[in-house]
Amino acid sequence: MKLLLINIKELLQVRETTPTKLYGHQMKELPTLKNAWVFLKNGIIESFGTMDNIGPQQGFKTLDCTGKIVLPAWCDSHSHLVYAGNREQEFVDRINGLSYQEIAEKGGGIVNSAKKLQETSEEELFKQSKKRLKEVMRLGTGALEIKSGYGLTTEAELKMLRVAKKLAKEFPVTIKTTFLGAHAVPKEYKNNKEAYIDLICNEMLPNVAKEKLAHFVDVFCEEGYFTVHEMERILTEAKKYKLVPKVHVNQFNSIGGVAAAVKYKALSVDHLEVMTDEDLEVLKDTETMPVALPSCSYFLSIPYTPARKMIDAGLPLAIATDYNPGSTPSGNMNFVVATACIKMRMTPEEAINAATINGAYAMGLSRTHGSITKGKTANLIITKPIPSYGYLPYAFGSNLIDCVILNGKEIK
Ligand SMILES: N=CN[C@@H](CCC(=O)O)C(=O)O
Ligand SMILES: [Zn+2]
Repeated sequence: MKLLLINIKELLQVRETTPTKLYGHQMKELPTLKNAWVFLKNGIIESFGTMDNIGPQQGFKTLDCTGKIVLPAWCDSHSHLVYAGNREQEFVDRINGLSYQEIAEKGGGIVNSAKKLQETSEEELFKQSKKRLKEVMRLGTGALEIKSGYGLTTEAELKMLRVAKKLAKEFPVTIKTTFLGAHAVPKEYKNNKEAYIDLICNEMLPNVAKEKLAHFVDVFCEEGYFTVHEMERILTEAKKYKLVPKVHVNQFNSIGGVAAAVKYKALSVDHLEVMTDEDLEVLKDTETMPVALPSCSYFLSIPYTPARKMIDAGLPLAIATDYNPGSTPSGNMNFVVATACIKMRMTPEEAINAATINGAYAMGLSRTHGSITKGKTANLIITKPIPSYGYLPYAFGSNLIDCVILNGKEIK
């Protein structure tokens, strides 16, 4: 299968060799080629260049991209896309004055989603999740991380991860899975959290590993959820199964989770709406990618991750959706990029780097995704005719995508 895109107004994120991650001032640079072509073969980026040095164009399908911009498909490194039902009632409760934490204390929140998921068959869960996946593919997502964490029983956690694995098999999106048994304490264990952590360590983790259902392990390290000490216990146990940490920290409070995650060589620390100077400092010169989730801040009206301060301090940053029924019922990476620019004062170059190369890093996909580089997976977004790439975050409410190519094929 061969496909040639010609007359591309501007080809973004063109890298001869690909950096694994971009940090600090490097994030300001977005290399591009104007009036370009790119040739895709067997699902891989075969070659690219400018129209003044294009070779023979016969024998394969050609797409004319006059006026259009082409960029790597989005790399969404944090999602909870597999879930059952919705929580629109809690959304209304928040409008009427309850906080996210108050709703959780009243038995809503994550445990509410867990109840729905436990009552939903694997088949039905797959059906609901598939619909969301198709939507985000059409919105330009080419690589996606999916977490468990709405099961909270061994059976239901495994069910979620099996659904995510099935999605990976049946769709051309690259999917990485994360075991998040420590997302909340189930009602039955309210007065015996340790017993739930025992269940995670002694039953859930061995079964997840046995069925090879996850690449990563996650813990919601937050007041009212799991302490730093509890997170450390789970990460220590997960290490035995070679599960790399990617953790929820500093959403509402800074309780030392960032330093602990760095100590455990986490691939990413996600949320970071509340960051102390010490949290920022401890991330410097490490292999841990900070990940901001701007649509979560938008939806919950909580602070945005201090991206400007972090990038100016020389840190890398990725941005992701956090697609889930409670804090972010949206998997739209275009909105994430726009919100990063509008609310977090990231430049379009920084936001695009954060949603491609750095997003790929936060999923362990640097070698295959996130840039226009020979030999990488042919996952591309072709925009509608637009004046410049800055127009993408600027016209934040418009769908500016004309076509999405995944594994070298146009998706419908
Ligand atoms: N904060 C923890 N977990 C999810 C939300 C969970 C929910 O409210 O259902 C998040 O990343 O925002
Ligand atoms: Zn999350």
